[in-house]
Amino acid sequence: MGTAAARPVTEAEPPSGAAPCREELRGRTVVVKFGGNAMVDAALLEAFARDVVELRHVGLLPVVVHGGGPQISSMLDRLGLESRFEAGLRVTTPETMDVVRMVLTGRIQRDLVGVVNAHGPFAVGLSGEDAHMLTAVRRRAEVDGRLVDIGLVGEVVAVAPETVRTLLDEGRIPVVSPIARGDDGQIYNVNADLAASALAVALGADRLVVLTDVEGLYADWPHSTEVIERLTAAELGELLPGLASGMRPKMEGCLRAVRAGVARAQVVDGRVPHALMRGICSENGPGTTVVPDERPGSEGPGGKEDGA
Ligand SMILES: Nc1ncnc2c1ncn2[C@@H]1O[C@H](COP(=O)(O)OP(=O)(O)O)[C@@H](O)[C@H]1O
Ligand SMILES: CC(=O)N[C@@H](CCC(=O)OP(=O)(O)O)C(=O)O
Repeated sequence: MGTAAARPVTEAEPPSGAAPCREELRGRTVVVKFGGNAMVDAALLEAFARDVVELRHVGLLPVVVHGGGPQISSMLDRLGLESRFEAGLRVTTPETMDVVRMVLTGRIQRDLVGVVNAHGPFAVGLSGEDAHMLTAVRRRAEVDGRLVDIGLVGEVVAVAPETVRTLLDEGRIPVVSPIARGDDGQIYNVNADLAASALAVALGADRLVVLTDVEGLYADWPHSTEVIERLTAAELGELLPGLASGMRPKMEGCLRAVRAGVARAQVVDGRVPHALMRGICSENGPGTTVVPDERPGSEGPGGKEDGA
């Protein structure tokens, strides 16, 4: 497990320009989770859109899964409704679910589709409800070793990635809202990190990149901002139960992804312009990288991809 001191978030990054991305990633699928906390201003949203389009131009196949937790909370607040979380998951009443759906699919997804499409007819917005893309069952949250009811929160149990794949084949950039449908037609609120992870696995993606509002996974949060640069699935599995709220589903998503065949999962600072492009295309990307465990006879954790 490698660590590094945090970089200042205000540091100006060079624009990625038309920098070539690593040749071995050409034609590979990359699932990018854009967290609500990383959507802090219009300039960053625009930089994100440019990066996603640029990834497509250099031959990768990006799929965006968006969050919007802070935006949902602020709308609930305006409506006089309570926001409550257990183990990083929003306690979701039927009334809350209406607001979640409205904010995620009706506003955030539309905003993202709009900024990407300023560059051409690339983005198509979808909800996990569409064409049975994400099927979920109701889940509970584990709090102090007890399972507690958190309402209409879903655990994704099946993914039908064909619609997303068809859009990718057409040269589009799918933008997916983390909402799922139960077999009985019930609509569930799904944490966006876990939705992105499930979709990455089902698509056989090469990468999962999670953009958030910190430099990566801090080794001793909130006491220090020393970032864990790289860790294996086994190392992450040991840390996971002790992680605090926001990072818990994020790192759980990364762990599930690498355990199910995604070659690398990264947590990157979405407040830094062009962090996405740098995270994917540079040899030593910023933030925290999770790699699969070393297999006997492989060239290191993650096998050949590990050279990345
Ligand atoms: N070990 C940790 N390292 C970094 N951030 C952490 C850690 N534990 C908890 N956090 C919190 O998790 C937050 C990110 O999660 P979250 O707020 O859900 O973001 P997002 O909207 O991007 O999903 C950080 O802003 C930080 O406050
Ligand atoms: C069950 C659950 O917690 N769902 C999340 C969905 C949005 C999300 O995950 O947004 P971020 O990635 O910005 O946190 C919520 O209601 O806030």
